Amino acid sequence: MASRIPLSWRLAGRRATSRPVPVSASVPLVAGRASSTPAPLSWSSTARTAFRTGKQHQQQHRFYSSQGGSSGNKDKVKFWPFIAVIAIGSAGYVALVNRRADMSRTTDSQTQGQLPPPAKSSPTFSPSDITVLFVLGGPGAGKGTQCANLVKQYGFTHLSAGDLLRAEQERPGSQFGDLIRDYIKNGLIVPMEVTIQLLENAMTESLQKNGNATKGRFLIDGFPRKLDQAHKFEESVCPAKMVLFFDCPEKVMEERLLERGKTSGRADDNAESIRKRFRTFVETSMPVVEYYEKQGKVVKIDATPTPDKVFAKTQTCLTEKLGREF
Ligand SMILES: Nc1ncnc2c1ncn2[C@@H]1O[C@H](COP(=O)(O)OP(=O)(O)OP(=O)(O)O)[C@@H](O)[C@H]1O
Ligand SMILES: O=c1ccn([C@@H]2O[C@H](COP(=O)(O)O)[C@@H](O)[C@H]2O)c(=O)[nH]1
Repeated sequence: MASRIPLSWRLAGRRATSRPVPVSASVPLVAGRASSTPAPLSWSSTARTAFRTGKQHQQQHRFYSSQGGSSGNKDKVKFWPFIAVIAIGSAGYVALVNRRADMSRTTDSQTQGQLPPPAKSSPTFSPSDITVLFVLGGPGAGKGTQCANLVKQYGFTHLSAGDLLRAEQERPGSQFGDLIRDYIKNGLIVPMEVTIQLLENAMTESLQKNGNATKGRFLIDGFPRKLDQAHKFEESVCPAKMVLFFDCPEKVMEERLLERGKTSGRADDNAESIRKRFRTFVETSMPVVEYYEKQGKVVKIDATPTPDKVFAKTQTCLTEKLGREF
């Protein structure tokens, strides 16, 4: 718990630059990767540097190209002052451009409430150290139910993206609480930086609890729900080994969710939110399943039978895909 970096520090680029941050505390425990993994806090500063360098490069190109063909003057006495004027002029111009770039970044973040994108170039965890299985399916397909069975039977660590978001929503002092509440109620996908950071924090915490020697085996439930999340998670946290996809007709899922809504207390287990969630699932999340299907990573399971039957089928499929030792 102590080494978990508060979400607000790690995600908010502007705040992050002005707060003392225990960078070392955010380094995950996975052997062989810890020292080289940049703390997510540095994402914003790295992004900023890259942004600056890119701009600078662009502007310098523009400047030089506009000088083409102007070196016909053969008078050596006037040559050095000419170079000096160009040098001073370009330095001033570049400084001005950089300052504007910084200003526009700040203004965008403030006015649009956007989070700076993570700019890590390698994943925090290696698939040779940990195993990640994504668990997908429509709302109410039974992902959580089957994950609970898999935990009991095989000792996976179960991380539900939805549960993590709901916990963050309720966390006193969270700067994302209202945003998450709003997105969940409307069945929309919370900006990926928030969800990915919550997942990475939870994975780090779980590995710390279990000790370095334990291989982490994670069921990531209800994530990724959008292609950009899939790409970013695999690029910055860990590539997934496979995807369990629980397939279920909307009619069945709707009945289950309305039934669950009688006692769940969830703000999105009602007819209107359910309709919106189905729409998001079809339009935004199914492309993720198709993306992994093309990679041969998906195991599709009919989720309409009883939970026991679905679990039996899940076990058979997992064994076929991963062998007896998964
Ligand atoms: N195979 C099944 N047959 C009948 N009911 C089921 C089955 N699997 C799960 N349920 C019930 O349906 C409801 C939804 O299940 P569950 O919470 O596991 O779905 P989920 O896919 O995780 O949903 P969400 O995406 O909304 O979190 C629960 O009340 C659960 O008890
Ligand atoms: O990656 C994710 C996962 C979930 N959400 C939001 O949470 C709700 C509820 O998710 P469940 O998996 O059904 O518990 C979902 O409808 C999304 O609004 C998300 O944004 N990103």
